[in-house]
Amino acid sequence: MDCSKALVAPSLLSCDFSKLAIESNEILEKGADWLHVDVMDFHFVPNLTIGPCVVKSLRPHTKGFLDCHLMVENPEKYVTPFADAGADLFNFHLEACPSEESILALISRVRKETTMKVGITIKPKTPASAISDSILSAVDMVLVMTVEPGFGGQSFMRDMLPKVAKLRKRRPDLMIQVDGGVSPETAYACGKAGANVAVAGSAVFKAKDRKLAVETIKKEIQRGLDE
Ligand SMILES: O=C(CO)[C@@H](O)[C@H](O)COP(=O)(O)O
Ligand SMILES: [Fe+2]
Repeated sequence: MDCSKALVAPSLLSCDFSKLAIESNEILEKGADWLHVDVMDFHFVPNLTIGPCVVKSLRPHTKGFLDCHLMVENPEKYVTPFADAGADLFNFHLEACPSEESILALISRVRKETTMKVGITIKPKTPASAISDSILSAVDMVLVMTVEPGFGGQSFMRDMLPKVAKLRKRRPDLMIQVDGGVSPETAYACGKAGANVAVAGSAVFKAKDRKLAVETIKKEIQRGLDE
């Protein structure tokens, strides 16, 4: 995974679920790199969305990289269901785990039992320092939330960017994703801080010109990365 290259992962949470496969492939044709799947269990966050059965039914209809963001309690219970469903990235929240040991054990298990990439996510109130060096060297990606998880369409929290910069300094070779309120206006600052993967839901799916929205977000992230 090349972290010097900007990627855009549209969040399917903002698409029309009745046309999930069509919307997914259309957005890939318009330049999206990954498909971001927001999994919420009504316990870790106050919302209920997509589960593994939806990922399983989408899988045969798209070649897109399914970036699964698990906002769930007990993420260890989801490893086999998501692997069997054909997820490409298993990204879980640090706050959903009781200890550093349990996080390292879960990462090892995903690697041993599945072919999925693995990521760790932190909520706005969690400092970058909560991700230990051992965790940081074990994952393929870190996601720094730029809104409180639970819903699309919220305002970008610019004060999360110093966390991105700290993580980028600690691991220059790591994929760093930002998620929440990312748009053509906020993407440059994300790239400048060191994030190379931008999740964008409403800024892409609610745009009049989705292709332009994807292209602009990608261009702005890349401009920030290259400076
Ligand atoms: O994980 C989440 C929300 O919890 C996100 O992936 C959002 O769905 C992004 O939506 P926008 O903020 O870009 O509209
Ligand atoms: Fe997300």
